[in-house]
Amino acid sequence: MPTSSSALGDRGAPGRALRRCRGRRTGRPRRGGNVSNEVQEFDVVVLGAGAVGENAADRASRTGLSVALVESQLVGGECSYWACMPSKALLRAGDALAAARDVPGAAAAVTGGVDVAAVLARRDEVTSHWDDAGQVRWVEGAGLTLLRGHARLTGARELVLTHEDTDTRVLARHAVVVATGSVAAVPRAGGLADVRPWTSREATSAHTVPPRLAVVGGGVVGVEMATAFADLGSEVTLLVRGDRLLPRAEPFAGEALARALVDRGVRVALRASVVAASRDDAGVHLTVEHEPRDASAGTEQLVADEVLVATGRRPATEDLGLETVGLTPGGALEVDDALQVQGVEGGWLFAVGDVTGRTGTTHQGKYDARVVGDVLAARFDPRPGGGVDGPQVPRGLSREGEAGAGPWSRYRATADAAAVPQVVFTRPQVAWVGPTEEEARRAGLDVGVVGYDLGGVAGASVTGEHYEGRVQVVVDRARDVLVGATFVGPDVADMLHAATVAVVGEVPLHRLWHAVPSYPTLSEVWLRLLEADGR
Ligand SMILES: Cc1cc2nc3c(=O)[nH]c(=O)nc-3n(C[C@H](O)[C@H](O)[C@H](O)COP(=O)(O)OP(=O)(O)OC[C@H]3O[C@@H](n4cnc5c(N)ncnc54)[C@H](O)[C@@H]3O)c2cc1C
Ligand SMILES: NC(=O)c1ccc[n+]([C@@H]2O[C@H](COP(=O)([O-])OP(=O)(O)OC[C@H]3O[C@@H](n4cnc5c(N)ncnc54)[C@H](O)[C@@H]3O)[C@@H](O)[C@H]2O)c1
Repeated sequence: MPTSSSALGDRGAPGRALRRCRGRRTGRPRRGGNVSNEVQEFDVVVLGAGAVGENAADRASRTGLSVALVESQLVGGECSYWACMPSKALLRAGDALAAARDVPGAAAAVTGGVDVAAVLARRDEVTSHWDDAGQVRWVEGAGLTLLRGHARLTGARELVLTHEDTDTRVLARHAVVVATGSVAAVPRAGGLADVRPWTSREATSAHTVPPRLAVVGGGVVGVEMATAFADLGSEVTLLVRGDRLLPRAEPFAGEALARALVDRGVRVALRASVVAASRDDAGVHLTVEHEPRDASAGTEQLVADEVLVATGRRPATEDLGLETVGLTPGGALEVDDALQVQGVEGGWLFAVGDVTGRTGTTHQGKYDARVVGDVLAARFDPRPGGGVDGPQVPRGLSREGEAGAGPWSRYRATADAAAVPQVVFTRPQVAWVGPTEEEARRAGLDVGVVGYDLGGVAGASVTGEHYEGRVQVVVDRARDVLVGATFVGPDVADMLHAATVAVVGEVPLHRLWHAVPSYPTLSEVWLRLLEADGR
């Protein structure tokens, strides 16, 4: 049975849900009316028990530091309950049906569409019914102290925790790690904020499927949710301000995805902006302006039952007391490669995850969490002499090692600039790592680009009758290494990691030529790419 364990490391998995969660991250939390005399003190205090905070806390505690993890809502954060896990659960049934339909012998067994009630029920299981009891057990099992409540800094290494109308002082002997994540950014312009729009939270936790859904934004949330709700039976209109989907990916990826969505009945309107919005009993009324270049140029009145605003996120720093330590609330917390916040004296403030604006995915945030955890565990190692490896202590961790650490050491998040993987779980899937061709050129690299039709490899013909896909790699000719790769097609999500390994390892292409892909798999495309490059 699926669980929301994506957030956790290898030390446990959360259990099944028992009751519905009432917590919602809306509105400003109240400050407590009562002040407790109690003062709690820990070596390290981590604010936010999302996937990233959990991992940072766990890692930091491994040399024996006392670590508190503070959470105002659900332990497990956005990913487990309103983001990665429920969205993937909503997408999976449509994927499985499409895969079966493309294989003669299996296709005939597919006699209907997606079973909406079963999909929503499975999503509820995956989110543990928005109950964090299992993740709490994991936190306790990891030897961390969980503090429930909303935390605000009140100065260097000190905080106030507000829980059930009571304020408690919390002190950090060595460090505070901010891992408070991000919230959906709803634009003020166009009146969208005033029509009770869905954000990703309402979309991923929906218990009914709107007959007509308008989606604003063609980024990752927009295209995944357009796919999911089209599968569930909504008539979906995707309104995109720019001229392509997934603007951070190679252009061919967004183009292939737009074609596939249109083929499945989604209306994709590019260069379309919402300029006015209202809601009444008939639904949400949107005034959409199409740029003249678009075929449907002019102004359109669109009515939908719900509108999902998927126009990006902003760091959750507004109500954190940042002003008490000389920082400006509301913005991202700028960090260096050791995840130390810039512009704060004393080396005590760190930040990881979405709140830094440096990473926007769980996996990359957890990478930064492992780095910051090791930095803290080594820098503030409480063991006499330090540096002794034990069962819980990451191998080779030492105070001296951390002090002299450089790029690609365990104490520096070097991959954030070199090799960030992203998978978009649409149909086709889109996956990429490293810079696009254009980004690599802008960075001044001597760029070579090689592409190959993924549908042309033997593994594709085994996968399905009508497999379509494409892979494109970006090569740094000066060093003869891969710096980026993009995959589009069914089942490409798990192909990405091979490219990530090649980029991080800076494997020369003449050496990569010796990495033989198995036959007949989709990975045979690696051989074809190298051949296409004249190897
Ligand atoms: C719809 C959607 C789908 C996604 N799908 C994927 C995916 O498939 N794969 C992927 O890698 N990424 C995905 N992401 C991105 C991923 O969800 C985020 O990158 C990830 O959740 C960031 O983790 P975090 O721990 O930094 O923040 P969060 O998960 O937001 O956790 C922060 C925690 O801090 C708590 N908090 C905030 N302020 C305070 C305070 N003052 N005091 C105490 N607690 C506080 C919050 O309640 C929250 O629990 C998706 C995002 C969305 C919106
Ligand atoms: N599979 C995954 O890994 C996954 C899935 C979903 C989300 N995420 C992460 O969650 C984060 C948020 O995703 P997202 O899709 O909300 O953000 P995004 O930044 O990927 O896309 C937002 C889109 O909205 C557009 N936009 C911005 N302001 C607008 C406005 N006023 N009007 C119209 N369009 C506007 C932008 O041009 C952009 O195309 C990202 O970091 C993403 O990587 C990851």
